[in-house]
Amino acid sequence: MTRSWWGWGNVENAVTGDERAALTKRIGTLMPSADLTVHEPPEVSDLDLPDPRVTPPQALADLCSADRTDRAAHAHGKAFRDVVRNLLGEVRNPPDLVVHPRTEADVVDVLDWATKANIAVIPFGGGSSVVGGIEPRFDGPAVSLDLGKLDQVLEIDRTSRAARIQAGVLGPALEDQLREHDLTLRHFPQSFEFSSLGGWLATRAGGHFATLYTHIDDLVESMRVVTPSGISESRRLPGSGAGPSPDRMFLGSEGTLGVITQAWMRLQDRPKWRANASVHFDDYAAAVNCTRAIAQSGLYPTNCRLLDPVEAFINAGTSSAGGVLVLAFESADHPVDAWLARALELCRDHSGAVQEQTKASENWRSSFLRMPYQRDALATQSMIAETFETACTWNRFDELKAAVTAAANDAMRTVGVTGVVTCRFTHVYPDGPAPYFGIYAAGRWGATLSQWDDIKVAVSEALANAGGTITHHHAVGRDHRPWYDRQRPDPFAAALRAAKSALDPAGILNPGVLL
Ligand SMILES: Cc1cc2nc3c(=O)[nH]c(=O)nc-3n(C[C@H](O)[C@H](O)[C@H](O)COP(=O)(O)OP(=O)(O)OC[C@H]3O[C@@H](n4cnc5c(N)ncnc54)[C@H](O)[C@@H]3O)c2cc1C
Repeated sequence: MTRSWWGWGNVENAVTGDERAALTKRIGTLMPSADLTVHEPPEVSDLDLPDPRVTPPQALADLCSADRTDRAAHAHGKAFRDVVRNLLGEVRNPPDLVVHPRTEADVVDVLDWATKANIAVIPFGGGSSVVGGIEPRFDGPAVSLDLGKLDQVLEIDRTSRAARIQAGVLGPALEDQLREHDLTLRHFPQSFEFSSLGGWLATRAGGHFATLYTHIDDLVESMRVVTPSGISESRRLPGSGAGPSPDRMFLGSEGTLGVITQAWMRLQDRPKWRANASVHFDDYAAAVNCTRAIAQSGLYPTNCRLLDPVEAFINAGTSSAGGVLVLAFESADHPVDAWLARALELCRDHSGAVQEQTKASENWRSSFLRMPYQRDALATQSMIAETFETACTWNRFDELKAAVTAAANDAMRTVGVTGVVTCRFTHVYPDGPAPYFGIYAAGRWGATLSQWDDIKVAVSEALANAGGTITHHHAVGRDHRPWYDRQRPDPFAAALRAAKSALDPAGILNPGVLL
């Protein structure tokens, strides 16, 4: 398999042939005026990349690559705006070098060199950031520190059900190593295949399960982090009340405070029992109330994904006036039919129609995995296809959804595109949902980047004003800074700045992110 330098995943898995034709037909039906001409990506040899401005010391030369494809592939993350810039050949500020450390000692040496030479270092796991988190969006030299060679499960503690794992391992290689022990981390973000443990920890990633243990925050027992001021390693503990948590400081630090090299992670037994169903609603408000009732019931489904009617139509191929709730339960220990039965009782109480023979759940799963590839195919056809996400308390949700949808529709009108807004819940908590919005609009080739940027500003303002967070699990990066800066309390911002100057006095680590 060959990793795509410009888009999601492997070149061999890109959308082509019948799948491309079917996608084009579906979009053409929804948006008859769309110009869906395919624009092929440029070759790396066609890109006008600036020459590297730095030369590594002899001792690190072996780890460093100035290869054009390597630099281009580390220049942007994998958001729609990254993919579009790549398609347009706009790779203006790639890292000067890509550094591939083989050991933690290499990481220490790279940080020492970069601190002395005043070179920015951007930690890079899988490069799946969708918030400009790995992009050298500043003047001055930068290296991308690709941790991909640190990819081993080093130790398993079967008794405590935990493992010491190197941070650069990508999802599939991690699960392969744990499967031999009949264990799993059970953390499955949509980007699972091409994102790393270190990236998950650094961005506080959310897995695709809807409740309980799905956030990486809850799965970490201790972390080892190389900072320019020394190595920080927390004690392995199942819980601790000893002051503020060192792990909590590094979780979500997005490469600004240190490089996570390994972590002890809490594991789970592999699930054996599963039950699922989907439920159709005629009325979206009833569907939301039902989802809230389930979230507050103590049943804790593994999947509890409410798709609004547009989302259900576009991504699950199902028509339903009030939306579809995809429900699932699983356990490694006991059958879960009783839990599903009780959840379905709640659905019926809220006028939901349970679909016994439905394919919505399966359709949803397969389209979930193909979505990033399809997003890229649409980007080559002048479509704007991007998502954004938030979380809010239940009492604010109706207003937030209405405000965001209105802002998106207004912004689409202003930038002159026709499109739709979709919404699903990725996670549900007893006190609120995490709504995940999608925008699909017919843009104009060459203009989709600025069109999307305008829409993104409008919806981010709406989210912030409606009391949501600027991100529930996609992180802050560079793109969410204006709203993050408004959202965080000032004394906290001051404390974060102080932590940064203590750990990274030269300010070389991922400048522009978070601070
Ligand atoms: C199609 C698609 C689907 C996605 N689905 C989800 C999802 O379901 N849930 C979710 O939470 N996110 C999702 N994301 C966002 C992204 O995958 C996550 O933010 C992920 O955690 C990033 O991991 P990564 O290894 O790719 O990190 P990178 O993109 O390489 O880096 C992300 C940030 O973490 C820092 N970083 C990376 N490794 C380290 C390290 N070892 N030490 C210190 N800092 C480090 C980087 O400097 C950067 O700031 C998705 C993205 C895409 C493109």
